[in-house]
Amino acid sequence: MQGLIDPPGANGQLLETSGLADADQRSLLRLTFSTTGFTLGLFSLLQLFQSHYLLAGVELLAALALLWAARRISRARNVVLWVYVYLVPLFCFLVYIVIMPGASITAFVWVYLVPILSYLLLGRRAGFVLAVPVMLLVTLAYLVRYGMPDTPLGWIDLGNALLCGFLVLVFVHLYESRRAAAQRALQSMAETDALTGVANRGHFQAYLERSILASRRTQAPFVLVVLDVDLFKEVNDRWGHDAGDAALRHICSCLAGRLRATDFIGRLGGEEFGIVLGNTEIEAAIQLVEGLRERIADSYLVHENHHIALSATFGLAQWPVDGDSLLALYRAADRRLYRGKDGGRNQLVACDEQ
Ligand SMILES: Nc1nc2c(ncn2[C@@H]2O[C@H](COP(=O)(O)OP(=O)(O)OP(=O)(O)O)[C@@H](O)[C@H]2O)c(=O)[nH]1
Repeated sequence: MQGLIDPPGANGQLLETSGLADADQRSLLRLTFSTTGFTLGLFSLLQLFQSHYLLAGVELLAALALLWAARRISRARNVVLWVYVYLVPLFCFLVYIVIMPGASITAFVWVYLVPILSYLLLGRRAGFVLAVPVMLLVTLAYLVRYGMPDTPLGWIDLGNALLCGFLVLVFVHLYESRRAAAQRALQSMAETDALTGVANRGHFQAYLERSILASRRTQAPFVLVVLDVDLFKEVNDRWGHDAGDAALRHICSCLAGRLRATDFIGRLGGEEFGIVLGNTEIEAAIQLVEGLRERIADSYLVHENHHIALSATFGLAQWPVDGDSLLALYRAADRRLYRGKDGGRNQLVACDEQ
């Protein structure tokens, strides 16, 4: 057996995946706010030269607010709310600059930012829901402002503006769909043990950390189970490495077939697995794990016409009785697992020797 209680630092990058995504989102927003802030600042100067003092003042205020927001976003609580507070006034402003008196006919090109920003900051579904009505609204505003074209060239101008907007929307939608699917696939690969398909060590530790935090809030007990396949080296030595691999998959299917939706399995390394039994008292956990032990011991692995007998030893630790931290729980479960091994294997141990 290898050590079960290595600190989780080696898998730090996997410990809080949502935390990483959150940091990415904040840094993206910081960039977006500061870029828009500087651009609006420049526009406010242009308006000043055109003697549009009111507009220049509004743009300058908005630019300052955006630069302030760029500094604050890393500490903001509700990031999604900040996104809407940024996008909705910005899009209203884009509608306004299309219809305002004296507006340039080319102001319509700003509309192409609508799908790009919506999808970038909100993702595919919410981005679509926001971008499409805004683009339709700007188109309507444009038609009200300039009327229907009455020359062939006018129709070409309108066609250019509308078709280009439509294509930007379609391409952004396709890009974001593929990017999101690729991110999901990458995340799943980073979190899954390739051989058995259960969570890998980093993902399991992250789950355990989250379970501890949740239980500290709700006081719902849970049980950590650490199991180690017995005499696994003999399986490899006698039947070959392929049989060993098949045995690990077989153990996982025995576990998965019996566990509940609220339980979580991970491979800790080699022939060792961890299970978090959510919302469970130790008595119920003992019953469940005894069932798992019997299931593994009673079912043979059939590999290349050989019937290979397997068994596993289990160590259990309950939050918060046996420890409040990941390390304390691992230590308790690990200690008991070793006692089970010393005591003859194929058994579960749920408490320390008195
Ligand atoms: N086939 C296969 N073998 C593995 C894998 N990972 C680790 N092993 C083997 O698992 C074996 C573990 O052996 P030991 O740590 O001595 O433990 P054991 O034979 O199960 O003995 P006890 O734990 O005391 O019951 C080693 O021979 C490793 O090479 C794997 O992914 N596939």
